[in-house]
Amino acid sequence: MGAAPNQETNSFLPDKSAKVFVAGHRGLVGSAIVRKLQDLGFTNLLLRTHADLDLTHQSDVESFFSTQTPRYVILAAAKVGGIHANNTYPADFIAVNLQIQTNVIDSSYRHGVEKLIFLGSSCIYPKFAPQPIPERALLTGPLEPTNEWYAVAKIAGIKMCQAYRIQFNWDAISAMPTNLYGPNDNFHPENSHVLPALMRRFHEAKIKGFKQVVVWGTGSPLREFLHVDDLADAVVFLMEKYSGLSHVNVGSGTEVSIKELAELVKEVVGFEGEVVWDDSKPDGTPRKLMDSSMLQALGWSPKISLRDGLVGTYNWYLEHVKE
Ligand SMILES: NC(=O)C1=CN([C@@H]2O[C@H](COP(=O)(O)OP(=O)(O)OC[C@H]3O[C@@H](n4cnc5c(N)ncnc54)[C@H](OP(=O)(O)O)[C@@H]3O)[C@@H](O)[C@H]2O)C=CC1
Ligand SMILES: C[C@H]1O[C@H](OP(=O)(O)OP(=O)(O)OC[C@H]2O[C@@H](n3cnc4c(=O)[nH]c(N)nc43)[C@H](O)[C@@H]2O)[C@@H](O)[C@@H](O)C1=O
Repeated sequence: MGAAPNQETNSFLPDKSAKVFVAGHRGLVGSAIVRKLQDLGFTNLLLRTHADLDLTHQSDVESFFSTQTPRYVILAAAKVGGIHANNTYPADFIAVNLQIQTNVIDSSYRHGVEKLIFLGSSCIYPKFAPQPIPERALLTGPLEPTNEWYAVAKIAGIKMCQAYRIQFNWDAISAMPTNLYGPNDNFHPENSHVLPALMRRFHEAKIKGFKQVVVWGTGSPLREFLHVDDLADAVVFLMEKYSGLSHVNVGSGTEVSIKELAELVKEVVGFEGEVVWDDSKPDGTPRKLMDSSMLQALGWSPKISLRDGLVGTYNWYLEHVKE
């Protein structure tokens, strides 16, 4: 589709004093990107909390861009949640995400941002997409109902980046990460994603001496997990190397069943009781392994195995999450 995937951009990495706005810098993804940029020596990161700048408020976003004039934008602010949150708050998931991304993308373009990366999600693809899912599977079939509202907003974000590239020749790209985990994840008991939810549930069961832990669904769905530090590395890589029209999948290439994940988290946490399945809860999409060969062909690959990533995340949880 459109521009060649290996088209080189103006270099992002050389100017470490460039103003980079990382939207959503306190979240799972935004905080990992900030760590990565700081490790690389970036000295001029623009960071605003949700309380400082509500990105759903167009006039505030406009005023921020006109006064701060960032050169680069990494858009990692969004309304995010797991299967239950997506299913329970469809209006929030579509409206907040459309507002944030529309405001940030449009203001970025009009205030001279040189390059923007928008983060979507693997849920943009049809529920029964071919596996592994290539970028071209977008808009080829019906979405998974538990997260179609969020997915529609994310698809609109991809299309907005493409439209601005086509009409204005503006360098907006999109990355589609698979299911992520790591430090600063959301460990809410109901609204989080499966991995932090299970880490917390197994941990609490271990501390409280429970005999059983309940896990949602049948355990049969397959998911692909990527450590957020790998994702942050991929985002910086794409900022440096990629300026194409197509969105780019970012996955680890390996998938596990939710049953296998539960056993692995149980082992890492050290819970010795039984796992009980609550099949009144939705399974969601049966499988969503992404085809990340486009990114690999550009020269990027992940480094952190699921087991190592889980151990590191559990250590982080023990140090940072208060009971
Ligand atoms: N987590 C995952 O498994 C995956 C995430 N992604 C994508 O990565 C991106 C980041 O997700 P993730 O880091 O997990 O999400 P988090 O919920 O951890 O972080 C989102 C961030 O956005 C901020 N934010 C939300 N609403 C607003 C607002 N109205 N104004 C300003 N800031 C706001 C939040 O601040 P506050 O908390 O104060 O509201 C928070 O810092 C999203 O685009 C998501 O779709 C893609 C695939 C998988
Ligand atoms: C990243 C991605 O995240 C969401 O999609 P999802 O992949 O279905 O994410 P999930 O992590 O919430 O669930 C994965 C699987 O795990 C099972 N499961 C078991 N026990 C718990 C549990 O305790 N919590 C949760 N959340 N799930 C559980 C659950 O039933 C499901 O089968 C989308 O909202 C979508 O918007 C999106 O982009």
